[in-house]
Amino acid sequence: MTDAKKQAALDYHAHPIPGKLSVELTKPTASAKDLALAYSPGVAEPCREIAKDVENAYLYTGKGNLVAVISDGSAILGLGNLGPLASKPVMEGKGVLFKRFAGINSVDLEVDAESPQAFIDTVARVAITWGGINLEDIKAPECFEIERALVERCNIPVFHDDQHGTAIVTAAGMLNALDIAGKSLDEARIVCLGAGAAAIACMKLLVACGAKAENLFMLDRKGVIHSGRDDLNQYKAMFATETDKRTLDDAIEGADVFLGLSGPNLLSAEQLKTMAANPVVFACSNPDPEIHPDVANAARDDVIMATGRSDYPNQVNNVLGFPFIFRGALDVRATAINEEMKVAAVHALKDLAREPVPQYVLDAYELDALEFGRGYILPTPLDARLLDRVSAAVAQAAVDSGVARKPFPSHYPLNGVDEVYGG
Ligand SMILES: NC(=O)C1=CN([C@@H]2O[C@H](COP(=O)(O)OP(=O)(O)OC[C@H]3O[C@@H](n4cnc5c(N)ncnc54)[C@H](OP(=O)(O)O)[C@@H]3O)[C@@H](O)[C@H]2O)C=CC1
Ligand SMILES: CC(=O)C(=O)O
Ligand SMILES: [Mg+2]
Repeated sequence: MTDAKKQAALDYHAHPIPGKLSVELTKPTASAKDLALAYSPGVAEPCREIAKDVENAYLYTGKGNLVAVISDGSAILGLGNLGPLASKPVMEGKGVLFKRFAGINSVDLEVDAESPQAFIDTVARVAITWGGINLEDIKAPECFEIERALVERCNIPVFHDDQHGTAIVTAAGMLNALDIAGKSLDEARIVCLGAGAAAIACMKLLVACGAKAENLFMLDRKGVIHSGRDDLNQYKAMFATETDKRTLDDAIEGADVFLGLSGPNLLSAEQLKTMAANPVVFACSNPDPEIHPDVANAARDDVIMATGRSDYPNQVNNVLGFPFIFRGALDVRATAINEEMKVAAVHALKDLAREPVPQYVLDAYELDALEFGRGYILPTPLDARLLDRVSAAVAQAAVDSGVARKPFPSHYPLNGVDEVYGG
């Protein structure tokens, strides 16, 4: 970013008031009568009802439309471990996206925990107050155990966005990009740079969608993850291949796909030039991708290029997933976000990209035209149809797979966030 853009970003966060979120009132408070309902003595009535039956919390409090966005700051975007407080702008940012795109209220919690167990205990002890938990920017391998333990201890959806949100959006974009390239997932040779939270989940979901394990090469800081290595944790070991390839140079030659979930500027133009025809490059590291789109497009005119950024075409970013996935899960009061719901979200996203783009989206991106193809493999986050399509697909999958505690919502389809409470 230029210095001017960096200053603009700081000004945006600082003015006119610090931060990006505020709490609003939903009930009248103008009179003494109002206060007697909102607070003492009236507030005692819903307390008594909830004490009789915990389900009444959904009726009398904001629990059912409230998601906690929780981090320890150990893997903030691609910036690394900057600690919990430095993660707050990202967590407030996720809250902005929850509210703007899916009408979901959120609280952000930045936890200063000395161990994964301390983090788990802290979150588990307060979890009853929310409708769902979105774990964010927690590094691998700790994130896997943290999510597993919290899923087990909480009876609300617990979802590590960097794993599953990213994987859902990546899989949808990948199916479309490969289709446009005239290739198929089950034949594509895929190189994934990064072997952390996002990378492991993306590769698992790509395999579930049809990618062949023998066609995958995953790399961490030490190079290709192969069966001769004795320094692999159990999550990386799942992707160890029998190969004599050791470096990114070795793996990338002839590959159909580069998926970057690692850090900035790690794929060179020279390496991109050695990939197969019509290469698909998802350089998803934020804020700076593994290869800048200008560099990639200058190196190859046949590249199908995507990044996690909002300011270039083909944004592969979990913003296309988590608001709508939680919307669907909350609206059927799902106890979990399971594989069926994730796959339903993949297909809803993939299919929506093939439909004509509304004029308001073109206006928002200052474009005359946008249609399914190399420069448009996924809907944009500003496409209001995501709210209906993805949430409905997720809610239906929750009902069909038996994790919903309520039927498919009678107030769907949702035409906007003002309809999320029905009526
Ligand atoms: N576009 C999107 O929607 C999303 C993008 N991301 C991006 O993915 C990246 C990783 O995030 P996350 O998985 O949460 O973080 P983790 O800390 O869990 O994982 C980071 C991984 O990147 C690897 N890595 C870092 N630097 C290098 C390098 N120089 N060469 C090779 N591998 C490297 C690490 O290797 P090692 O294991 O050896 O330490 C590790 O496997 C970030 O840049 C983040 O912004 C994440 C989520 C969503
Ligand atoms: C987008 C996101 O969640 C990340 O880069 O970590
Ligand atoms: Mg993240």
